[in-house]
Amino acid sequence: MTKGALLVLNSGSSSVKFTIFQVGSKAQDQVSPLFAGQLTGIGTDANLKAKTSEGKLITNESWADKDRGSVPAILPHLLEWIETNLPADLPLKAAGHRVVHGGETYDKPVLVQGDVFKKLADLSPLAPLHQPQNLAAIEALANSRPELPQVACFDTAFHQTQPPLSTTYAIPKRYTDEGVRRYGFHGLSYEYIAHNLRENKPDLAKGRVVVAHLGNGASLTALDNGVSVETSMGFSALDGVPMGTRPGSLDAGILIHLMRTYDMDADDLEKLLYHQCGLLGVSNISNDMRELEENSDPNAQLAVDLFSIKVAKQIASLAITLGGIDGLIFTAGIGEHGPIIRKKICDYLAWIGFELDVAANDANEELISTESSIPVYIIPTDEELMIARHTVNVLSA
Ligand SMILES: Nc1ncnc2c1ncn2[C@@H]1O[C@H](COP(=O)(O)OP(=O)(O)O)[C@@H](O)[C@H]1O
Ligand SMILES: CC(=O)OP(=O)(O)O
Ligand SMILES: [Mg+2]
Repeated sequence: MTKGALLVLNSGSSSVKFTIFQVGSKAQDQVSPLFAGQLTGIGTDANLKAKTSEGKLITNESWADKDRGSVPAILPHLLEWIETNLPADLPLKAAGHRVVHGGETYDKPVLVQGDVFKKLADLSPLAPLHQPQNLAAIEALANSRPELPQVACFDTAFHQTQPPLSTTYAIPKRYTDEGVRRYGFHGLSYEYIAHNLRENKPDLAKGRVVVAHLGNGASLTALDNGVSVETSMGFSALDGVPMGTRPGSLDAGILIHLMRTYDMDADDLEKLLYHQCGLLGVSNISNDMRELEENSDPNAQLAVDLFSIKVAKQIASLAITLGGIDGLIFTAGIGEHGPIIRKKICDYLAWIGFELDVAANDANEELISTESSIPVYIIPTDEELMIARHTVNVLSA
């Protein structure tokens, strides 16, 4: 790749997160962020906020006048805004995207060309909350800038190292053979954490580590010598621990019951499971962890406690896969900024040997455990940096 700017996009249903990187002419380590931002409230009251990599606010403006109700409709405006804000000597050279599902076909990032887009669109039913939005962004960019190379980077790819013991459901083999297996998600985040450990904590990186990616979507992964061996999300991003609006693992009998008793069909179940469960469902108040922590309503507190104990159980379960645990890493929104939740989780795990240093935890420091504890760290994730590096590698190959 020649010197220029690279656009990294992480598109959701009503928001688009973006980062602009400067890329050099050869090595991937020349990738460095210039500015980043997010378009939120698309479809209701769009707003654009952007900051430089040093954290200086560039803009915080209403885009209600540009909002045509969807991500694809607003993206050309975002592209235009980005290009007018790029330094003159850094033309836009490529785009890299977070695409949630790569299925069985894609175990690494890929240039979107030929039948790639169609294959990814075929996976949309497996990730209805994410995949259509991810692909809508690729399509919108292709329409307004057909010459711009675009690379898809997958949440599932990093987990393709897992053994059958971790990926197999106890269902008839013919379904497994047709792809009904555990895939796992948030792989770009885990890959970043694995790299970060290798660079900054090489001894721990070689060990048995559980990473807790606790955001609006939440999952946990067991890393053995930096390799993903098991993860809490499965076939879809519904499995594992409770999330903002998703339930986590659920007795499959409940679905049969809902279909029979409430006459629900697949679309009804999809809506329920992706949008109405989790913290929001239990609390009947909010999907936002901060709001629940501050609310004394018993249902809000139940949601907070349920989340915490399910995460703790998942950590203990992943430690079984690893045959022990040498370190625990918290990352993503709640993991990086939520001392109350981290404390609750580690208290449940005290019997394994976890103890938090209360002051360090409250201050969101990097090392938050006591000297005698199994080490617990906060490492801010950077999925965008991973996407930028992958994109440069794919385009340089
Ligand atoms: N200080 C905080 N305390 C507790 N939770 C927080 C804090 N800051 C952010 N969060 C929570 O992080 C979650 C969003 O995480 P994030 O990783 O940004 O989500 P996304 O999956 O959308 O990328 C929300 O539930 C939010 O309440
Ligand atoms: C896969 C997933 O749950 O992603 P997010 O956390 O962005 O919702
Ligand atoms: Mg996220």
